[in-house]
Amino acid sequence: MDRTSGEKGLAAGVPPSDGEASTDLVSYSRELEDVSLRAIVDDTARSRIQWAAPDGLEIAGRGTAVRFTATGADRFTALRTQADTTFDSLTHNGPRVARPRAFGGFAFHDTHDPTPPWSGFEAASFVVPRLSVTRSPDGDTWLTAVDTDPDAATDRLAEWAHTLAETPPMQPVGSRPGVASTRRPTSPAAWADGVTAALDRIDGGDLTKVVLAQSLSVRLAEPIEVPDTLERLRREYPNCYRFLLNQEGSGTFFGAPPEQLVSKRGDRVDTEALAGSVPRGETPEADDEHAERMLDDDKLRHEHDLVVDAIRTQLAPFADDLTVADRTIRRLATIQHLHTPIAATIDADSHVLELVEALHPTPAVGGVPPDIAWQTIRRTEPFDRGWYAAPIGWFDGDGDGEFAVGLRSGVATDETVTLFAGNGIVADSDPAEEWDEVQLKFRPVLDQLKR
Ligand SMILES: C=C(O[C@@H]1C=C(C(=O)O)C=C[C@H]1O)C(=O)O
Repeated sequence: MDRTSGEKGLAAGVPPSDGEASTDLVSYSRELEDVSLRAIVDDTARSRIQWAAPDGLEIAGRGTAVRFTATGADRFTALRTQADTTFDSLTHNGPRVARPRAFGGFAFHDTHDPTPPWSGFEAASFVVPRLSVTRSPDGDTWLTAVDTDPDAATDRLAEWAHTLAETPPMQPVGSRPGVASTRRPTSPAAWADGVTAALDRIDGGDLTKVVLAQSLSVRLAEPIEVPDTLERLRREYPNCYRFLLNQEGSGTFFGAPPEQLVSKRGDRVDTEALAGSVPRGETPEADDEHAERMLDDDKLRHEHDLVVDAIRTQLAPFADDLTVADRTIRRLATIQHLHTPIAATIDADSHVLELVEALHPTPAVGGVPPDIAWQTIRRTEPFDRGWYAAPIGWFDGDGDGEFAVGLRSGVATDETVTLFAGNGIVADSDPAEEWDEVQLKFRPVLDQLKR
């Protein structure tokens, strides 16, 4: 079987001009027994996506039925205009859970000009895969094919149903590639200088909070299998998102973010503030001590509340009945955070991309006020954030969707993985403590690279 068959064409995210063949898409789904999603994202795919959310929804896709890209300050609206045109003329034959979705993300900065390791990652880029497997939170598994040619979609469904039935359902976890060497664009001294300059600005009164990040470039001893790495991350971080995004000619951006940016389902909106970090303890008592300290620490509470307040303000023009739950502790394998769930209702006709635009970046990854924080980030960080800390997720033809914040992540290119991690700086932050917390945030991906 030619597994790449039907992955060559690309329907443009714009309406066809007169005289051209129709680019209307059709989608067919078929239910499967439980299968491994791994074969879908093997390296014979020209482009691949993987998405898993803490609620249990899991999707793997390959090939490109249609791609939407946009750049500049109006990238959210431009992208939506393209997607609306495509989804309006798409017919889906199958259950709602297996409907076509567009997967992708945005660069952190809207003026993003992709340079390595971010080559191929535009300021906004989404694909509707030609073939995908969806595992619903209820445990049903569906295969979906999307194409401009109904016969090609039907044939692809039959071919892949057969291939997947013959593939063992266990997901392989592979082995860690090993680290040959590492490189840090930010030295401890440069970090201390950057944090001190930010603290001066905070003292001066024009900045309240800024999240400063570092990158860590890891040259691998062996090639990496990103889908296997994600499978190992599932075991270590079961309550986090997991994603993989790769286009023909680009690296593979992947990670296990703990933070939801926003989800919209009909008129229901969910988001959260996740900011303020302490380590895990060696014993349950030490763990609790760290958590208690975080709950009582004025600086960390202030840092966290700035995020809650900003989300409230940024959602207010769209949402009604906004409810902010009690602040709790979110415990992950290597770190703990202050966490506040936030929910609201919204006009069901609005689009999740409007919410993404309104919320990105929250002060959990940007700062307060946003414009001075962006300027400080640009001046201080000696690397391109690319898609790190930016919205990563999916949306559908109804404007529903879910986005995580692209944290605890890295971009794999050839034999290198470039990792990113940051921490919130407010008055009274200590450069050495902030350095240590950033190192904790490299660990989810870094631990999966080291032998
Ligand atoms: C910026 C990162 O994490 C964010 C910043 C946090 C903080 O400043 O305490 C905590 C969680 C995230 O919202 C990262 O993981 O790189």
